[in-house]
Amino acid sequence: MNLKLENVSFSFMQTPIIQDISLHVSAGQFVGIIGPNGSGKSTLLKTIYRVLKPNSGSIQLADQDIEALSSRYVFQHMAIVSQEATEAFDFSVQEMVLMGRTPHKRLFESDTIDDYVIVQQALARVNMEAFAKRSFMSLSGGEKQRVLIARALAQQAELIILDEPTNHLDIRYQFQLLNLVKNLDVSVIAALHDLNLASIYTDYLYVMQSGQIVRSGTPKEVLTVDLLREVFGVETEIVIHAKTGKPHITFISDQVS
Ligand SMILES: Nc1ncnc2c1ncn2[C@@H]1O[C@H](COP(=O)(O)OP(=O)(O)OP(=O)(O)O)[C@@H](O)[C@H]1O
Repeated sequence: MNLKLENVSFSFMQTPIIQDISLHVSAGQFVGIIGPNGSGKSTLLKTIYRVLKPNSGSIQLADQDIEALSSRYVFQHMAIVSQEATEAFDFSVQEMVLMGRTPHKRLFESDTIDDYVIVQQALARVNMEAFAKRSFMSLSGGEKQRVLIARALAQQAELIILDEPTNHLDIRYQFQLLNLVKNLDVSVIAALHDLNLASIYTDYLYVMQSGQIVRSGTPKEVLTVDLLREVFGVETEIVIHAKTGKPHITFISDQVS
């Protein structure tokens, strides 16, 4: 499912937070958003999943203006994985994942056996089956993140929005999660902090700085020593990895002698 943003800007109390953002995610593509803290990545994603309304510009989902679409339609097609968006009420893990089925149901329609099977399969794919009856609030950060992925899987959406999805995950689950999402053959837009993971998993990258997109391209085109110095203020050595064929970044700390 394709997603297209044209000249999207959002300001908070006259202060521009993101400005003139244009980007495109085509069907099946994994697009990454990278940039320093506070550069506007989450704000950009929130305009896409309609928590924030842009002041100007347009957002199209499957070639239709997203503002004109019903929430039900949007969430049948778009799933969000963001720890910020977790509910304030305490639900069981199973209930959290069942929420992924809501956009596919009519008002007051009860859960079917099929829904429970889909939920169980989604929990199994993130190794969280044994936690089905546990309270979501009692889980560790990484376990919560995996449940949120299971919810997105149960939603069976064609576009998945990931806001720092590997936050809280140990290295094994970082790879597991990104492999899982990559192999779903859906469109993905993800804000990522780990630049080596972004390099391995994304097809295309947008780099944000101070609320604007300052560079875009394939990981090979974007992840250069000069760009990482300019945007992140870090020194690096970058080689094309023999096995992955992708840029591999080594960070050089000037604090280490
Ligand atoms: N409601 C708000 N009121 C005021 N400023 C805000 C608000 N929401 C976001 N901002 C500011 O907008 C800027 C962009 O924030 P955002 O969370 O989008 O950045 P980010 O790139 O996702 O950062 P991080 O990598 O730290 O998660 C920040 O300077 C933030 O303080």
